[in-house]
Amino acid sequence: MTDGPASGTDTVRTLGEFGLIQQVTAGRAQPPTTLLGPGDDAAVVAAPDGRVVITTDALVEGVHFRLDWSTPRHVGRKAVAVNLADIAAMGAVATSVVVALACPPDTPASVAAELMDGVAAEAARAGVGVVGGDMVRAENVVLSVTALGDLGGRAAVPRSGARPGDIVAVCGRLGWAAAGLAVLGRGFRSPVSVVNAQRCPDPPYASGPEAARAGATAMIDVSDGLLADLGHLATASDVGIDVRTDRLAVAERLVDVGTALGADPLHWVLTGGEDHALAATFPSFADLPEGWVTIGSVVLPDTGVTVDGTPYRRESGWQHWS
Ligand SMILES: Nc1ncnc2c1ncn2[C@@H]1O[C@H](COP(=O)(O)OP(=O)(O)OP(=O)(O)O)[C@@H](O)[C@H]1O
Ligand SMILES: Cc1ncc(C[n+]2csc(CCOP(=O)(O)O)c2C)c(N)n1
Ligand SMILES: [Mg+2]
Ligand SMILES: [Mg+2]
Ligand SMILES: [Mg+2]
Repeated sequence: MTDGPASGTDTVRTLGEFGLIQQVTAGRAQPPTTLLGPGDDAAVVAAPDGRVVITTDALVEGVHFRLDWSTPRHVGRKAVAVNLADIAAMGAVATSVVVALACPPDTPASVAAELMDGVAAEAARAGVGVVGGDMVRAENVVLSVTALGDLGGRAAVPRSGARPGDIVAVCGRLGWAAAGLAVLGRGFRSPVSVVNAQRCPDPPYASGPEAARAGATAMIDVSDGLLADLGHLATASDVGIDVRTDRLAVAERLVDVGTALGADPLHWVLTGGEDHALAATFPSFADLPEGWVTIGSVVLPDTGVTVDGTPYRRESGWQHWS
């Protein structure tokens, strides 16, 4: 083990745990909320609002990403983005993350560094500090992120606040990551727009707090699929939701990819996860902030989630272990 600078042939084993930590933490900027950053037993962060929003999601090689489909930088960015989307879905602004990286001993040190560069890049894009982490050996690459956020004096927007008569709206893309997954799964690498959407989402972080300020009654990010995640919201709120397909714009690019692969692009829009759009309910159409599009309505609980008034006949989204 050495603690010196990494060379092109270094693996995480030859560079060593502390050499790697030194490499990925050196010179990283921190926002003002970071009172004590990486290097001690734990970090210390300010909680300006007096409350802390906290969430965690892990990405596992072979389950959430493949390193022959995505660059390590994409994977690092995605690990942060999926967590920042959960903070946004509460109506909060993310402030800091901690990141655990697990990888096999023969992982090139450059791959580990690129994974953590992606983490740092997505965090920096959102003004979020990487305030600590962990490095451990494992059979596969795993990135486990915990994110903290700040509500800025507002109430959190829970999944449970939707009421019959509310409208349902979304902000952000739907179906793109699923189209990318279908493309990659068939061995193709283009069109790059959908492939890149699968490699790393672009969640509308600022739209979560904007929705909260506009009076959103319930909110969730779309990680598993629109119908599946609206199902979580409907269950938590004890309501039904009807989605109108004439309100869901299916992008021309998704239509083209669907035609090329013999797949239904509307199914990707309705059930594809991993774009991390935000879905929320609002008391009226007049409340919708910029970027939000009405896609349906909240109804009485007896019907669950329906599409144009009818139960959806296929799987409504991703489930681990099934
Ligand atoms: N091991 C666990 N212990 C305690 N709570 C958990 C555990 N796993 C999940 N939860 C909680 O269950 C709820 C649903 O978790 P889930 O992971 O589905 O949410 P999500 O992160 O929004 O979705 P996704 O993981 O698809 O991004 C969350 O409140 C989460 O904190
Ligand atoms: C290699 C590979 N195979 C399959 C998928 C598809 N996939 C994995 S997890 C998930 C939903 C969100 O997961 P979670 O609930 O853990 O946030 C989806 C749609 C992928 N991205 N990569
Ligand atoms: Mg989760
Ligand atoms: Mg979520
Ligand atoms: Mg999540």
